[in-house]
Amino acid sequence: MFSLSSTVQPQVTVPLSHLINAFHSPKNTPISLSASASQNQHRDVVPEHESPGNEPVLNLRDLGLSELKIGQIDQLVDHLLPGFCKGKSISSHWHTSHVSAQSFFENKYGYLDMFSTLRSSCLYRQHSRTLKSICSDLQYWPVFIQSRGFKTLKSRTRRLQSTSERLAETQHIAPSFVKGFLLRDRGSDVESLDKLMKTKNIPEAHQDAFKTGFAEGFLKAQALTQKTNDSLRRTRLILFVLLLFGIYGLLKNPFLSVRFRTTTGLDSAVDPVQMKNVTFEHVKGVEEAKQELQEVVEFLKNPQKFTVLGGKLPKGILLVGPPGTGKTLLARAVAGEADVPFYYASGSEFDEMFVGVGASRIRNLFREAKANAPCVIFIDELDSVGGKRIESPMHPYSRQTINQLLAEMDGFKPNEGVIIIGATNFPEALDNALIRPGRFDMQVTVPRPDVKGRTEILKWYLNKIKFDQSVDPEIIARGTVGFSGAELENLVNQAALKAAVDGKEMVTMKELEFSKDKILMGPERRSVEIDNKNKTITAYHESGHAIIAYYTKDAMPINKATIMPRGPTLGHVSLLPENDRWNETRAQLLAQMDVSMGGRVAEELIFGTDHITTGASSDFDNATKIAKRMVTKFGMSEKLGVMTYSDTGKLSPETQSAIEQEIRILLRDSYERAKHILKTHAKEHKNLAEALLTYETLDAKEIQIVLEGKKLEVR
Ligand SMILES: Nc1ncnc2c1ncn2[C@@H]1O[C@H](COP(=O)(O)OP(=O)(O)OP(=O)(O)O)[C@@H](O)[C@H]1O
Ligand SMILES: [Zn+2]
Repeated sequence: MFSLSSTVQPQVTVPLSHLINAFHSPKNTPISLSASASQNQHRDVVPEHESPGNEPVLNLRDLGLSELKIGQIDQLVDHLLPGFCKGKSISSHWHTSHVSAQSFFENKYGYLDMFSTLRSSCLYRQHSRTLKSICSDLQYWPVFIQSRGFKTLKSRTRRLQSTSERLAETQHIAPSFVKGFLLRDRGSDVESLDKLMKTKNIPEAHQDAFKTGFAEGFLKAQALTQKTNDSLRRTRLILFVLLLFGIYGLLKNPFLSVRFRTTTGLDSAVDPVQMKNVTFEHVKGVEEAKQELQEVVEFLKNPQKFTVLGGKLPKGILLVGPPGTGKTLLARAVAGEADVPFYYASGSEFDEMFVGVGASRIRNLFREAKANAPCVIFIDELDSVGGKRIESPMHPYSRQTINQLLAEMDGFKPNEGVIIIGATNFPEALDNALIRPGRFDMQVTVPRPDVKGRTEILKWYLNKIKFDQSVDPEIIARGTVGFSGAELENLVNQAALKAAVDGKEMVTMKELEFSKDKILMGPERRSVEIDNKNKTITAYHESGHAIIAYYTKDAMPINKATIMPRGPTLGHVSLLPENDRWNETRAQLLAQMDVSMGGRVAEELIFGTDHITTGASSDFDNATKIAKRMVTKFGMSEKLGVMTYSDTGKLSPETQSAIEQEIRILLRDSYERAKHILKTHAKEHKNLAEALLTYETLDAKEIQIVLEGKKLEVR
């Protein structure tokens, strides 16, 4: 509340709001004091449009302030708001300003908007909260909200409209819920307070106190809200900091930074594993590889011995061989023999979708290994990380990981006690920089085991199960040419499962044969109901293969023929070389092609060309592959000579057609040879087909009996 004493008027006490109101009423509308102004009645400031005449309206004249000169207004403001910035002249609204003022209001009326005055006054700084809340309240008062309008030559002058006037405009057109929505701010509070006082019949004398109490309550509520906002802000800040720490922790988490499988198969950070329980004793059938790695074991056991002599051991050893031949096992055995930590990493695990993860994992791996030297680092599937570097804009970062690997390998001295063993099935896919001297410069081949190696591996795994004395590992080994160590382990395991399913005490040859067939020809599909017609076609088709194999000199011996659906096929003839074939002759390759043609030729001869079936598609694929390798890789074409053609797609059209021509000739000749054999042995062909229809599966001995015209014993 402010008391104003002036020469023209007795002392008048006016609420600040009225005073501010008076300063601000844009049209400086006349404000008439009610008779009892000195009773200091509270006047509700209601929007003018809603108070025709019966509401007190104040203006400077009634406050006896209209005669005030500019200087006196200054004094008044000084008095009201000590510390209000000096030197700021409040010009009269007639003062034409050529320089735009700070605010739209001042521009328009030539004097400061009271709120900015209040805000810039020391009073505001001392009681900023109270004044801020009064200002923020007042700002909601209809009279102080200015709408921005611009006068243009053409358009009608858009009068400044307070919200209340705009409200009046919308009142007639807007439905009541919109009005209620628009009134949701101060105005409705004031009305409800008035109503409250009327309904509660609060006596005049106490109304002020009531209002003060209300205002205090409101301010307290505001303070509380402020406090809540502050604590909310603090909580959000704390959460944000925690989130940052969480993200940082995750990135630092070893699970994300370096994750390699240990022998227990659990994902973990780069935890070395002691391989005490794996030695060269556990690796069978690869004696040469074991010998080559023996010296590495010596080095790891006693690196000094090598440094004294000055010799340099290879930093990197590359194990090359088909899948399942024991490369990983060998690496573990090296670490186990030397009793040093073993770090397992799979090349495919290095790279993730995030750029740079692969390189950082390699850095972590080598850092850990160097800290635990002497040790073995094993990188499986090396080709997936050390593959030929492709320069392509699509993969600008594909080289990062391999470059990091190269850098790490160059980063430590040969006799530092860290041996890196890499394994790959595709050595030709490796980047040359990886296999140059000083990196993976020692290559150890781990081939498929020969019949002797297979026998050893079979014995090793048979000793882990109960088997019948009648089991002869040698026979099984002979019948599993080309099997890898992993396949042989699987064969013994499948036989043990079969014996368990059949409720047997131990594994016999029958179970071993069964699991061998399963691996060779696919699992039996007994449930498949084949109608007789299809069975007959299959019987003659498979007999065709068997007859060609039987009567072609360089063909592989037959192992088994069956018309039991297995895997994706309705029937199958499995052949097994009498021993391991390290090289194949032209005659052997041609014989394989002829055997493949036997199925289709049999269908054509027996059922006619209109009834040949699709069943021969995989046979033709096989024959075509052999013919293509003969022409493009093995130099077995008279016309094209010994030149090899690795990527036929990049050849000239003439060369390509010449290659196709040669392949076509080989296949045609093979077809004719097969036809000739089946025509010659039509009787045997028929007997064998009927035997298959009767017995479903015949082994090599039984096939021989049938083709010799003898009677099979009833099973
Ligand atoms: N020569 C072997 N002697 C004994 N067991 C073997 C031999 N080769 C393979 N195995 C068995 O097969 C399993 C798989 O072999 P391993 O993983 O070492 O082969 P790999 O060559 O590393 O295969 P890949 O190239 O697919 O990684 C071994 O755990 C082991 O049980
Ligand atoms: Zn076939």
